[in-house]
Amino acid sequence: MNLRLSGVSSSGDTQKGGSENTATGRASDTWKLLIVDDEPEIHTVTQMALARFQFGGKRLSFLNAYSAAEAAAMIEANPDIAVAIIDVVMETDDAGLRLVEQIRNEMGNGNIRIILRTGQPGQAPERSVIAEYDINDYKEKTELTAQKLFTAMYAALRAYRDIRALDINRMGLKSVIEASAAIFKTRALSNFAQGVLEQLTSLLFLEPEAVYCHADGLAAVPNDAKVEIVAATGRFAPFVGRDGKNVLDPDILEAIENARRNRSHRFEPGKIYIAYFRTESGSENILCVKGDMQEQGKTHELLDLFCRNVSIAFENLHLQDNLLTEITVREEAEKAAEILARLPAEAPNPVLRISSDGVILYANGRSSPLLDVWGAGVGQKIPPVWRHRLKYVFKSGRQSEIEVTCDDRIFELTMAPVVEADYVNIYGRDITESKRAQERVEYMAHHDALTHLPNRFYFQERLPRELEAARRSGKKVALLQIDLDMFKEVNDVYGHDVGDLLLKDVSTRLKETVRSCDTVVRLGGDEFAVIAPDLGELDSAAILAQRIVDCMAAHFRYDKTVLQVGCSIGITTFPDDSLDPTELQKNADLAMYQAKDDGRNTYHFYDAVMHERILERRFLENEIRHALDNDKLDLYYQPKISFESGRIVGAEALIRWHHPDRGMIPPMEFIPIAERCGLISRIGEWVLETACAQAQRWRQAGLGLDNIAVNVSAAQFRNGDLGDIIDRILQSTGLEPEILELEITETTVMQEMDIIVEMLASLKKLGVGVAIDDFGTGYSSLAYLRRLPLTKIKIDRSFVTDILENQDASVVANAIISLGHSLNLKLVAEGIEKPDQAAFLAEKGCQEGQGYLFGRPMPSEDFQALLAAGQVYEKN
Ligand SMILES: Nc1nc2c(ncn2[C@@H]2O[C@@H]3COP(=O)(O)O[C@H]4[C@@H](O)[C@H](n5cnc6c(=O)[nH]c(N)nc65)O[C@@H]4COP(=O)(O)O[C@H]3[C@H]2O)c(=O)[nH]1
Repeated sequence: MNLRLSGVSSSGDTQKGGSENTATGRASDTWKLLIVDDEPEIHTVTQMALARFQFGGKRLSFLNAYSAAEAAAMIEANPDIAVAIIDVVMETDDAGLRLVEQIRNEMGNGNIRIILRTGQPGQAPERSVIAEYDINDYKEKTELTAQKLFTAMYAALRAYRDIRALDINRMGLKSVIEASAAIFKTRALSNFAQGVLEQLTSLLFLEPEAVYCHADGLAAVPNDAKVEIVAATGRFAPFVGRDGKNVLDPDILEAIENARRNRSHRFEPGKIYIAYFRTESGSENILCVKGDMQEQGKTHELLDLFCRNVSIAFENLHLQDNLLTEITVREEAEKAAEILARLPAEAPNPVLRISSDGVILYANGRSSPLLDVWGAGVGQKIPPVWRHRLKYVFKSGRQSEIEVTCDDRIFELTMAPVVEADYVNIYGRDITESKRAQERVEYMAHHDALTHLPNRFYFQERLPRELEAARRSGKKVALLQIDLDMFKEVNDVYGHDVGDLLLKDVSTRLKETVRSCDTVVRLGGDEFAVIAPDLGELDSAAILAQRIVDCMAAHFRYDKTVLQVGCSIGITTFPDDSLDPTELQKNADLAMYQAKDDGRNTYHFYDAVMHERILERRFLENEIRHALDNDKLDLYYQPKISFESGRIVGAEALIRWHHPDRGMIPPMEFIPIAERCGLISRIGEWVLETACAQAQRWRQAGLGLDNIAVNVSAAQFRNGDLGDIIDRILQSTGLEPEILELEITETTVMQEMDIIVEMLASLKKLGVGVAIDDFGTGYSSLAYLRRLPLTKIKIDRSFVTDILENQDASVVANAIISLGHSLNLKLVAEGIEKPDQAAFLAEKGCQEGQGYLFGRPMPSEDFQALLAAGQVYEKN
């Protein structure tokens, strides 16, 4: 017979090898039997013999494999095969035995029961092999009678069932052990119940698919309450924790609902068993097991017991959980209350409670400074002024802050009224450090770091306040702006350290000199200001200013250094000069400027005329600067003639400024302004350079100019670099030094005697000539002339003009000429307009003359023409 089965069923239907034949239901309804044999007839015979076989209410389902390899794959795919009947001789003589070895050792399947079959007795395995590989039975093919197969199958399946039961028990016990570790946790109870369920179903030979559910029977609509799956086995296991209504089979759900409705166990014959238990608290507990339990009264009892016990355990656990939670919450609350109660006592700051009528109800340890201030303790009343303040806070119902100084500490108190409890809580904060830091920052922002006097920022805040106060009181305020006269020089000569000391001492003197109500500020550099409020008459401001001038005039001594600085003060008054603080500051500045013009070391009141003049001067300063920058200045030349020859022997260079709008601006008007604003050095350098270059050009042109005179201001001497400048110019122009003559006024010499003596000496070394201009106007002792390295004296125009009409003038002119002769200095007379004047001077021994008579100052081209003409002035 060459029939090969392709499958098997419990009723004998066959299925293709490698898969299971389940014609009547799922695998769990049958015992799986694997037939392994290379002879297809054996498969057919075996299946026919066992077609009606049943064990434990279940029939067989057949799987067919025709080689050892095929069988191995099938066992791998179906771990729940209960029995395998294996032919020993297949691909090889011992293929069956190798398969057994593979099943047990490689696959680790110890559950499957094995019945070996062989064609001949000689192929039987040895006893040791039967024992080692746990082979259930060994039959020769001739023994394959239905009777013998039945017996072998019964024995094999019983063994398989026991082994499986043990297996499941093992798993159940494992769950029990795991669960016991955490039995007091709801999830652990679920595990525990699951373990018990698995054991129960296994021990009672029920299907391993059971569900234990829990529902809240007291829910508003009990039937709508969740039916929570607490424990489940088999295919329901993944549903633990979920609502059974959503995941269970409809037939199971229906059975559960029936049980709940009737509040009793339900038994659906042959199908489902429901154990129902309702606890006293109303929770419903349902155990649902599938399987045929018609005959098993004991089983029902066990399941009921399980349901009841787990329900009670479950409920107890919940109660315990609740209790534990309650206890924990209470303990936590008590702990928190205790901590809270200690909080104010342990707080690092004052905490107090005061009743609305001012009695101290509570005060922590840190409150003692406050209690000291109040002179009261707990149970006593705070002072009336504080009671009043507290009452106000209480009435407002709003939190309020107040600062209190207790000894040397500053507290910020937050007063928080609790109106319903009739008291006010006070929370203090020691803000001493932050307050001091804040004060320090404020102080630094408003004070000068060197002198510690208030600074300009402070001044700008303070002045408007003083003015406002004066406006209300109807008094005057004087604003004095003070500028040190020689501060720059002190700094330059003695260095900044001495400069700093001087500023500090000036500050001290100022503070000592003013009234206590006056404010002294340092505006910056060597500028100070005094705000003097409450002034009666302007005299008071003048008196104050004079006191300051006097105190500054006194010497400052630093070791061996003695300094005399002096100051210039500008004064303006509110409300006379202005009501506006900014304008007053400008006024004081202008007045101070004027005081400096007045010769320094004095004070000057602001007035409107002065204001105009200063504005004009500032305008001109800008214009001069512009003219210089844009090459708009010009040099004119006025001839000097020799009385001896009547020829032009020299020229005086005189600056000219043609202003585009104002026309010609005389040097006497703009030179002093240029001197004040510091532009004179640049102008002087330009004049020197232009004049020397021009003179050299004329000389190189053979025009015979022996002398070019240039006016030099005191400021140019003061700068100290005049010698270098002249040297450079002579070098660059190539003019011989002897040709250049510097003219210095007598007044300049008198002002800067020491500097000029020194400077002239070095200039003389260069070979440059020096003439003293406007001689005779200074009324100074003629003796100083001896000290000066002069080359020429210029007789001032005022004497020349009157020389014929005024006896005094001719006497002075005569005296100057004799002095010049005795000092061996050349003499030149300026301002000669008339021939008689020239004749007189020439006759008295004056060598040279200059004046309109010989030529006015003129542009270079005109002068050049004059020179070229070689004009000779005839003597009378
Ligand atoms: N009435 C009359 N006046 C005569 C006669 N002869 C000359 N003058 C004028 O007398 C002034 C002579 O110059 P100074 O005494 O040096 O006096 C000069 C000098 O001190 C100063 N100055 C002129 N140019 C410069 C310069 O480049 N640098 C400096 N530092 N000062 C200058 O300006 C002053 C005035 O200069 P200027 O207006 O050019 O006036 C010149 C000139 O025009 C005359 O016969 N009659």
